[in-house]
Amino acid sequence: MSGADIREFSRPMTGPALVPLIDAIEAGEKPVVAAIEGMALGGGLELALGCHYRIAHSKAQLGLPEVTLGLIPAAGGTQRLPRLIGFPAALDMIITGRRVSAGDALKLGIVDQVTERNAGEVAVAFARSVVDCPLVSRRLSTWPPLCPADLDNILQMALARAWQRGRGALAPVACVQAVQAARLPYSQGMQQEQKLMSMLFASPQARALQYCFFSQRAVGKWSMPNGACWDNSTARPIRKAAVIGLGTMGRGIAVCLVLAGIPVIAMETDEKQLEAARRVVMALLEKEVQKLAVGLHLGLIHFTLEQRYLREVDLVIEAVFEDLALKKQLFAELSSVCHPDTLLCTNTSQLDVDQLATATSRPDLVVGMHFFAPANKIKLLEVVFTSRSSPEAVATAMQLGKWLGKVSVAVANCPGFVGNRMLRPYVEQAGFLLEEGATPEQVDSALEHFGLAMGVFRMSDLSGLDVGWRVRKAAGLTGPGVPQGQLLQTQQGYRYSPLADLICQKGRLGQKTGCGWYLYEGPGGHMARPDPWVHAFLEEYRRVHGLQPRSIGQQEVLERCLFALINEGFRVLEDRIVMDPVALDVIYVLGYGWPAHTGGPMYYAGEVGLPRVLGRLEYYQRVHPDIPHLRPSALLRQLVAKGSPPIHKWMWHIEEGSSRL
Ligand SMILES: CCCCCCCCCCCCCC(=O)CC(=O)SCCNC(=O)CCNC(=O)[C@H](O)C(C)(C)COP(=O)(O)OP(=O)(O)OC[C@H]1O[C@@H](n2cnc3c(N)ncnc32)[C@H](O)[C@@H]1OP(=O)(O)O
Ligand SMILES: NC(=O)C1=CN([C@@H]2O[C@H](COP(=O)(O)OP(=O)(O)OC[C@H]3O[C@@H](n4cnc5c(N)ncnc54)[C@H](O)[C@@H]3O)[C@@H](O)[C@H]2O)C=CC1
Repeated sequence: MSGADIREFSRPMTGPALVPLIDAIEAGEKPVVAAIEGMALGGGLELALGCHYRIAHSKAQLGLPEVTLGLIPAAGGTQRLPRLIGFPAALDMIITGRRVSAGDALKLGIVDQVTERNAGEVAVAFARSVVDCPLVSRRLSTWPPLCPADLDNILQMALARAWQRGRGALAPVACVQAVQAARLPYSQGMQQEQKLMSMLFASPQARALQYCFFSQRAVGKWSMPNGACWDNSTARPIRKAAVIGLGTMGRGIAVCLVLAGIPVIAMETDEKQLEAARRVVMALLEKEVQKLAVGLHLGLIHFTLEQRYLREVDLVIEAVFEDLALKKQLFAELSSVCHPDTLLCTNTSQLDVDQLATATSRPDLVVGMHFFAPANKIKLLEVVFTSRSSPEAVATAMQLGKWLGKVSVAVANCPGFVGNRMLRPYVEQAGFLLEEGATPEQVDSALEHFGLAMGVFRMSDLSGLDVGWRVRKAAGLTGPGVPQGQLLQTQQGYRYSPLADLICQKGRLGQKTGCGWYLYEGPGGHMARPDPWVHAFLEEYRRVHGLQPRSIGQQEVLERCLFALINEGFRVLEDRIVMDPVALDVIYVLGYGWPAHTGGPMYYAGEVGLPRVLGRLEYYQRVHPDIPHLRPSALLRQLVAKGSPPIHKWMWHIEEGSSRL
C-alpha cells in the first residue's frame, strides 16, 4: 500500500476518513496483524502502525514520504512513530521521507518479525499465537513518548537540518513541529498534526511537489515527432555494455551499470589512465556495497585497452573528451569494431549528435545518453534522439536509464539539448550582472535564497571553468584569433562578457585549481570563500571599460537570471525539442538543483504569472537591447495573448511546422 491516492488531493475526497479508521483498528479488542509485502508507504505505514503487530516480507520497504509531496504524515504517523522508535530515528525518517528495508525496520523496532515466506500466511499463524494476549501494551497511541534528556537539543538540530535541506520548503519544518508535538498526550499531538497538515494541504508548495511527482512519471511516456512512442516501441535487452573514456563521467557511468548488474567493458587510452580509473571505480563500488549491504559481483567490470572486447557488447557509452573530431573518429572506429546491431551512445553535453551519427555505419542506432555529474548520484538522464534515431534505439536508452535508477527524458538534438541550452542565458546574465556592479557572492546568494542548490558561480567553479571556456572557443566567441570588442564587449553583433574568459586566462579554473570566482582551501577544495582578488579584478575591469557600478538588488538578479532561462525554455518548446513543458521542469529539478517546491522553471513561470514574466523581460530588453536572450519568445507572447492557459495546454498554442526536426 503506497498510501493515499495523490490525485485525490486535488479533488474532493470521498470515502471514510483515515484517522478514525486507524484509531478504531487500534482500539479494537481483536488483535490485528499487519502483513507487509512490497511497499508500506505514507498512509500505508500509518495504517500498519495502528495495527497491534507488524510482520514484513524481507523485500518489503517502509517509509513516510509525505514530505516529498509537501505534506506531513497526518494520519497519526508523526505521533505513533516517535513513540515506537524514539524521536531521533522518527525525525530522520519523517524529514527525509526515506524508505527503510524490512531488515532495517526490524532493527529500528518498526516491525515485529521479518519473513522470507508469504507475509500474509506468516501473519495469520502469528495472529493465532497471540490471540489470547492482552492488547493494552500494543496500542502505540497510549504509549508515553520516549523523551530523552537532550530532546530539546535533538529537536533544535532537526529543525536546523530541515531548514538547510529544505532550501525554503515548508514541509520539512512542519514535520519537525509535528513530531515535536509527540511529547504531548496523543490527542493533543494529533490536533497539532491536523493543524499543520491543514496549513500545508492546499499550499502552493504541496501542489508544486505533487506536480513534480507526476511529471517525473509522465516523462517515461515519451514520444517522438514521427509518432514513435513508449507504447509502440520495444527496448532491446542490454546484456553487456561498454564505457569508453573513464574520466569524471565515464567512471560514474561504469559504476551505475555495475550497480544495476550489467557487465561492463571499461576502456581508456593508456595503462596509466586505466589504472587510475580502476582504482576510483573499484573504491566507489566497494563503498556502495558497504552502504547498501548487498552482495555485488565486482567481477562484472573488465578494464581493458583492447577494442576487440567491444565485439561482445550490446551498447557502448562514449565519454571521451568533448572534442567533435575525436568523437567522430571514435564513432567511425566503433562502427567497424562493434557488432552491426550494437547501439552507439554519446555522453556529449552539447555536441551535435547528428554529426556523430553520420560518422557511423548505423545512424539509426546512435543516440545521446547525457548523464549529469556525478553520474552515479544524479537521477537525471537526457536521451537525445536525432532525426534518424530508430524508435528501438530511443526505447532502449530510455529503458536502460530507468534500469539504472534514473529518470530518463527524451529530447531532440539541438545545441546544448535542453538543460545546457537553457543554462546558457542564465550564466550569461550572471556575467553581465558582474559587469554592472554585482559580486559573485551577491548573485549566488540571491539564487540560493530562492532555493537553487548552488548559485551560478559556485556551480561553475565546481564544474570547472575550462568547460565553458572550451565551448566558447569552439563557438568562435573567444580565443587568439577573435578580435576583442569595443567599450561594452560585443561578439558576433551582441553583448558578450569576456569576464569568464579572462578569469580562465589567469589559470583560475574553479575548485580544481583552488580558485575561480571564489577562493578555496587549495586545489580540489570545496569551501568557497569570497576572494578579494576577484573583487579588485572586477573593479579594474569596470574602470577600464568605463562602467559605472550600481547597486543590484536580489529581485533583479532573480528576474534577469531566471526569466532569461525560462524564456529559453519557451524557445525549446517552440522548437519542439520536447513534447511537453513538464520535461523541462523534470530536467531542472533533477539535474540542476532547481527547488522542487517551486515545481521547476516552467511551472514556476506559470505560478508567477506569464504576464509578469513577459512584462519583466520586455522591461529588461528595453534597458539592454543588445542581449537577444532577454527578447521574449513568440510562444510566451502568444500564451499571454491567449489569457495564460495552464501549463498542460501550452503545447496546443505552438504552430504546426515549427519543429526543428
Ligand atoms: C483544507 C483542509 C485539509 C485538511 C487536511 C486534509 C487531511 C487529509 C488527510 C489525508 C491523510 C492521508 C494520509 C495519507 O495517506 C498520506 C499519504 O499516503 S500521501 C502518499 C504517500 N505515498 C507516496 O508518496 C508513494 C508514492 N509512490 C511511490 O513512491 C512509487 O510510485 C512506488 C514506490 C509506490 C512505486 O514505484 P514504481 O514501481 O517505480 O512505479 P511508479 O512510481 O512508476 O508508479 C506507478 C504508477 O502508480 C502511480 N502512483 C504511485 N503511487 C501513487 C499514489 N500514492 N497515488 C497516486 N498514484 C500513484 C504513479 O503515478 C504511476 O502512474 P502512471 O500513470 O503509470 O504513471
Ligand atoms: N564533466 C561533466 O560535468 C560532464 C561531462 N559530460 C561530457 O562527458 C564527456 C566526458 O567528460 P569528462 O568525463 O568530464 O572528461 P574527462 O576529461 O574527465 O575524461 C575523458 C576521458 O576520456 C579518455 N579518452 C580520451 N580519448 C579516448 C579514447 N579515444 N579512448 C578511450 N578513452 C579516451 C581520457 O583519457 C579521459 O580519461 C564529454 O563529452 C563531456 O562533455 C557530460 C555531462 C557532464
